[in-house]
Amino acid sequence: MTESETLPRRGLMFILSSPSGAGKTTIARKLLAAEQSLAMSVSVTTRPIRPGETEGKDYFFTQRPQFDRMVEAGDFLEWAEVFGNCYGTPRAQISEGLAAGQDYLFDIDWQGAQQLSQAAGPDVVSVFLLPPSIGELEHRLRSRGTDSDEVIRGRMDRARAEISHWDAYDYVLVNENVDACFEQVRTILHAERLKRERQRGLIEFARELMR
Ligand SMILES: Nc1ncnc2c1ncn2[C@@H]1O[C@H](COP(=O)(O)OP(=O)(O)OP(=O)(O)O)[C@@H](O)[C@H]1O
Ligand SMILES: Nc1nc2c(ncn2[C@@H]2O[C@H](COP(=O)(O)O)[C@@H](O)[C@H]2O)c(=O)[nH]1
Repeated sequence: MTESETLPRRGLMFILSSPSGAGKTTIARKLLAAEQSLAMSVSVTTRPIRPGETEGKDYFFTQRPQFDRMVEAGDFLEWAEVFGNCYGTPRAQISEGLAAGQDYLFDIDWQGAQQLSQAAGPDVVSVFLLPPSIGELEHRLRSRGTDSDEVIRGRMDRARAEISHWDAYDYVLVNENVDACFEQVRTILHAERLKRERQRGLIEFARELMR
């Protein structure tokens, strides 16, 4: 529940997806800085840690055998293989928080978005970010300076396949300008928080007013 809300409510799962390099990490960071009541869902991954990343903040880094054991034990709300590595959303941190009214932000791919929507439909709000053009997407990947030519080629090859899932999302935005896109994403979050079905005690509240 945020300061501006009157009735308590169930938390929501706010998914940001995009082809690699379209800007979801950039928008997610701004959103987390602006929204104190939003917590990042920290995924488990088998991908190696990158310079500048922190264990437990960016990801929980693990090896494939341990990841497979977690899959077997049903520890993930969703999981998927992306760019040859495994990524999963730990179930424990999310389920309790949602019931307590905590909102979570997910930076996950279309496979994870699909699984979460199927498993937890009404709690999920999904947003897909598109780049303004394929040329601009490649430019952003190159200017980020984190990947080799080969990795960038792989991300570009995959981008078209990822974009083909645009119509499975609740909202689709073109990230042309960071600030404008951030404001649009924030507006969606604020409106979704106010949805009738998320508010607890609304029926009783309205009945009381009508008495
Ligand atoms: N609207 C924008 N205009 C120009 N540059 C942008 C914009 N949004 C993001 N960028 C830049 O593009 C690069 C890629 O952005 P970012 O890392 O947020 O992408 P991503 O979708 O999270 O990628 P990945 O899936 O690989 O983690 C970064 O250098 C970022 O600063
Ligand atoms: N289905 C899931 N996808 C995830 C998860 N965590 C991250 N991701 C996606 O993986 C790619 C690559 O991420 P990177 O940090 O290695 O560049 C990106 O599309 C993420 O959105 C997850 O738990 N489940």
